[in-house]
Amino acid sequence: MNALNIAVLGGGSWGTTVASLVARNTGVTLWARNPDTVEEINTRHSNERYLPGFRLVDRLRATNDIGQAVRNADVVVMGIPSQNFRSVLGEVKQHIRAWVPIISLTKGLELATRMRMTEIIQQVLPGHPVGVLTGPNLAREIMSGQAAAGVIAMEDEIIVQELQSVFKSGLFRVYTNTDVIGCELGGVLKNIIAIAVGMGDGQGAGDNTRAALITRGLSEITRLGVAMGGKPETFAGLAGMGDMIATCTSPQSRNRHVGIELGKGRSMEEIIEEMTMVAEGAKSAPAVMALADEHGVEMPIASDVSRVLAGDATASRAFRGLLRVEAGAESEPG
Ligand SMILES: NC(=O)C1=CN([C@@H]2O[C@H](COP(=O)(O)OP(=O)(O)OC[C@H]3O[C@@H](n4cnc5c(N)ncnc54)[C@H](OP(=O)(O)O)[C@@H]3O)[C@@H](O)[C@H]2O)C=CC1
Ligand SMILES: O=C(CO)COP(=O)(O)O
Repeated sequence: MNALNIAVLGGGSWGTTVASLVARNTGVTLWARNPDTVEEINTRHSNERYLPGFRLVDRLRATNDIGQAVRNADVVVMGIPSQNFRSVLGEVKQHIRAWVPIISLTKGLELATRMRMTEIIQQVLPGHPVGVLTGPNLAREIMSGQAAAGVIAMEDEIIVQELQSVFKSGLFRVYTNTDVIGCELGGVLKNIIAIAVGMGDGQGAGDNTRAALITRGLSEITRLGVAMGGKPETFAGLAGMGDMIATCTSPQSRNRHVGIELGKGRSMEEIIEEMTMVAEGAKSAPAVMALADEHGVEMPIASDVSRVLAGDATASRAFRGLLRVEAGAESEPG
């Protein structure tokens, strides 16, 4: 048993799942802004809004007081959606001790600045070691005890090994990686490809089409990820290909769900209205396209998805373009 105190911030599906995993290994306090969520976790050991039907580990404790969660924490884990991440970090700043590592679970970019979450952490809380926990990790599958593997990425090889044991459990294997940029971008960028695959599935596309989109999608997210400083091999690993496969094929994926509904001809307003959970790809797409532009990287699939999300093209029209008739060499974009 590890003696560290961990604060997990964010009482949604993934924050609650990760807190539940960590509670098997060491002390953890889950902070949620919603007092009803806190009460439910502490008294009924459930979070029905985000993880319906699942029982949480009994010793998991939640609080509504961010200071209480963060003040004595040896590690802070951020399970807050990307567009709210900075504001919560501002509250963390008032309570966190010096040099406490901060791990992001978030798979999005800040729209206004196009920054990755670990960049925001370094800006708001300079000096704290930063990292990400990522990979093909659909929350409900992990709650139901199905085997899975993730990656914890930090630059410091010693700290990353210490934190590996905070998150791993019998059925959740955690690998280490020092490529923070690549691991973080793998999680962000695959969401847009999952929307593309969903758009196809919503229109009845076949398995060959899905495989082509996933493969070409992986090649375009790798191009951008490498241009931004990630390592090519990271995109062939759990944080890249692994998460692409899970998100692009699972009925549990919120991003794929958005794509499916777009493929059926529904509008973004209607789709978002009905969703209680976040679909990061829909939020981050304009930032991804701006980064692709800045780095001179062609991303035909992401670009078509982005136009549909912005209401500038219909899914059926864009989808015909997603797998272009005019194809060049496999090593080239397009
Ligand atoms: N779910 C999954 O399977 C996985 C998700 N992720 C990533 O984890 C991140 C979090 O996603 P997930 O937990 O699934 O999202 P959910 O939509 O399930 O939950 C979002 C949570 O964030 C909270 N929240 C939103 N804004 C704020 C804020 N300003 N202050 C405090 N809390 C806030 C919500 O609180 P409230 O209930 O009060 O609205 C809710 O608890 C995303 O970036 C996602 O991509 C990564 C791997 C797997
Ligand atoms: O990142 C995820 C699985 O690894 C979750 O994907 P969605 O946000 O699309 O549900």
